[in-house]
Amino acid sequence: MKSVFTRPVIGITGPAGCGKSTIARFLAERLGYVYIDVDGLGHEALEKKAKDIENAFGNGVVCDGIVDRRKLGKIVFSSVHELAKLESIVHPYISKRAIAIVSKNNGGVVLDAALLIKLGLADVCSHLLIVKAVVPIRFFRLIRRDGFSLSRILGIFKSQRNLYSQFFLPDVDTKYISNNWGKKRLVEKLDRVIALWGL
Ligand SMILES: CC(C)(COP(=O)(O)OP(=O)(O)OC[C@H]1O[C@@H](n2cnc3c(N)ncnc32)[C@H](O)[C@@H]1O)[C@@H](O)C(=O)NCCC(=O)NCCS
Ligand SMILES: Nc1ncnc2c1ncn2[C@@H]1O[C@H](COP(=O)(O)OP(=O)(O)OP(=O)(O)O)[C@@H](O)[C@H]1O
Repeated sequence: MKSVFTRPVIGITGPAGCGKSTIARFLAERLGYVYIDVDGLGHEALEKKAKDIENAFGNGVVCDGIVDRRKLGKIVFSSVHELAKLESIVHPYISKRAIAIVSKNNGGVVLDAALLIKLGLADVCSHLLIVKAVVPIRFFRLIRRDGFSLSRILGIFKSQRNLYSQFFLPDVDTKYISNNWGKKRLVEKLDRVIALWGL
């Protein structure tokens, strides 16, 4: 589907720790676009759907109406079945909210989402940047950023194994970028992508 918005909608996707948020924030600032943190919309969904989550996962993960993300993460990142259960509760909310923000701005946005394709958000993009970085680098970035345990990180990596299976969108101007080096080199690459896109 061709993007229906007047201004560009840039999607940034890739696995955990590859640098999506760093890249999406940079592009939004460089281009004067609105940055949309889809993980953040997921956290918002947990607040809105706390009751459904308590019903589905028991009251051990919800305290005073607040979902304990660490506890819930421990459950869902070690079981595909539990993750699918959580996604069926929160994904409709996340997709709807993201599309509402894109529509309100009539494009001119950068969507930052590991699950961009699974959430159906690639369909509203005019431009897509798929970010890659090797596993050890992603691993150390996540330890440094979040202090996650080894098993938590491996669980997240496992949950993201099929992020782009059978993915092809002919109307979306798609580019790939590897982010294995420092930030200076990253910025040079991103400026080249902006020029290639003509933005
Ligand atoms: C499991 C939850 C509670 C863990 O919260 P927590 O704050 O500890 O982690 P955070 O949200 O920062 O995510 C950690 C990493 O896991 C990735 N991740 C989050 N959800 C998923 C998922 N469903 N599948 C694969 N990876 C995921 C994130 O992109 C990030 O790299 C939370 O991630 C969640 O509610 N996920 C389901 C909603 C979702 O699919 N969000 C992703 C939108 S792109
Ligand atoms: N080129 C780079 N050089 C050095 N550090 C980097 C580089 N790119 C990203 N980082 C750092 O790595 C960490 C992870 O980056 P970022 O949060 O952008 O990844 P992400 O793909 O959005 O991760 P997640 O999906 O888990 O949210 C951050 O602390 C960020 O500052």
